[in-house]
Amino acid sequence: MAAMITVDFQNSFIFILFCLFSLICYSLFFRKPKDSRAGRDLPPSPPSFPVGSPQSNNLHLLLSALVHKSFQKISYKYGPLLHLRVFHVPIVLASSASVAYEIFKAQDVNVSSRGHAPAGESLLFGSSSFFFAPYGDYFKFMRKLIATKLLGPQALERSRKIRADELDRFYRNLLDKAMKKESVDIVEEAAKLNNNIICKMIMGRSCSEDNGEAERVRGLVIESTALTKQIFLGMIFDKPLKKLGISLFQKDIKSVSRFDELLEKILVEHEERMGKHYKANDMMDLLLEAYGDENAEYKITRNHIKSLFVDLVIAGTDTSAQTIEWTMAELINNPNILERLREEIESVVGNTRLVQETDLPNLPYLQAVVKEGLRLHPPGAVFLRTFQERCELKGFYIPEKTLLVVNVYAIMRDPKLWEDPEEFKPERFIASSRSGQEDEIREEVLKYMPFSTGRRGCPGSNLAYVSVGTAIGVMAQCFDWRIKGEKVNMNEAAGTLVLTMAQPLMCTPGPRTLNPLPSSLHVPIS
Ligand code: HEM
Repeated sequence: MAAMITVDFQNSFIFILFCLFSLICYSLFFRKPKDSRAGRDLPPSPPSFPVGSPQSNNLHLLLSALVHKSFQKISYKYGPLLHLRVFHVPIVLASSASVAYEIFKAQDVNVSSRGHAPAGESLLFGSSSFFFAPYGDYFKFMRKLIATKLLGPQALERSRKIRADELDRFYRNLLDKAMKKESVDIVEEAAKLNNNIICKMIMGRSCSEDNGEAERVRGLVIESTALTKQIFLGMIFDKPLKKLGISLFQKDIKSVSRFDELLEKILVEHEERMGKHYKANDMMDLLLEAYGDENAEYKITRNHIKSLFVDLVIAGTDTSAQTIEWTMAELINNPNILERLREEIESVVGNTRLVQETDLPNLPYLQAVVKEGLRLHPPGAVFLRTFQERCELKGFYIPEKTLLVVNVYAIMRDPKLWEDPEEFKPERFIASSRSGQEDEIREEVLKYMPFSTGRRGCPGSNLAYVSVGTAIGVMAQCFDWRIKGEKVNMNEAAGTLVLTMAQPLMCTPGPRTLNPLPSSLHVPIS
């Protein structure tokens, strides 16, 4: 008997718990958010699940393997400005240049926050993160510092030698593989190149392979990048899940908090050097100067410095590496384009030295190849922001705290704006072949935005263009590339936020007979 009562009690207890849990879920996920739209319409919505219910749910779109493609499909079918709802979260999906233009023309400040940092106090995606900083004093201070001192034109000129040395190292490594007839994992080599460049620009020359710091950072970046899909979901569901006591990735974040230990060591080393009449020459020095400046417009903390380091390495490494991989894949699949590129390089640079940054303005076809690679394969296929305040967009009402998803991938393949949008045609970016009127249509200026736009657009675009441009230039100039099979498989990997190839590009370099560039022939790169 006693046993039976216990069982009954347990059952009712479970039942009550179940009811409570359902109630909480209902209020968190299914409660209709308050809005005061006073008769104004939300943008149109595609059919949702459960069909026709007031709590319509487009969750399946977010959970699909290729989110940008699912979004692209529904925008073709239902229009370029859509209102979606995932549980209680309202989302506006923008999929055309003209909608993006309307948003960034009138609402740039309003959409200049990404929403709540999903990872508490962690250096990675936590409250000190620049990437997640709301549009406010800290963001403005740091953004100015980045645009002027860290990644601005003068800073890039000062750090040119770092990139030239790394490009040379990249070339020699490929030459070594070519001599041994070994195959190369392009994205891995490209990621090493970009990781070394960014680490050295931030930490200075002391960050060498000898003490293994760049390697350690690379390992941490790989672990962190694996979390990006969770961040995407975290940005949307973080608050309600936290209320339910569920953390999407707290454990993983802890495991990458080893960044903190490494960065503290590097900070202390820089501080010690600064005492001895040291002149600031890398980003860490400049950030420490701002940290120590009593009169600075904003008082940054050590955590801000460390978080910015993490943001820059994560934002700059894989994006550039994936661009190099996708663009090389397109060149291998389009031998005529590769040939035309080589002709340009040969006529401008010759075959006795490597392509270098200062050649880029004289290599318009190389620039067009990189731009076209980014158009078809933007590493950030979609980007997310939040409407801080309610507003009107194209005559529709947008409630405050609506999440904005801009589908850059769909915009840059829009058949209304791009001829043969699925084809790799760098010529489209050569000025003389354009009608000359396209860019005059203001609503179309945002048809090309691999680096996003507005106040939160990418501050690393100039660095990315030179790093990617010179890497592609050297790979085309110095090697023939052999793959297994006829064509590179251009499928996209599922479940990643940075657009990634489903099968990494593996190919074997062969030194080009016309211009083998033995290292003795190198003209020193200044
Ligand atoms: C091909 C390479 C790259 C691509 C395609 C790319 C793309 C983007 C995009 C689309 C955004 C903005 C997302 C939004 O609007 O919400 C962004 C932001 C950002 N990127 Fe890049 N990026 C690249 C390389 C770099 C590099 C090399 C760095 C620096 C080392 C960098 C640093 C950043 C930072 C710090 C942000 C955040 C800006 C802010 O919140 O104000 N990126 N990037």
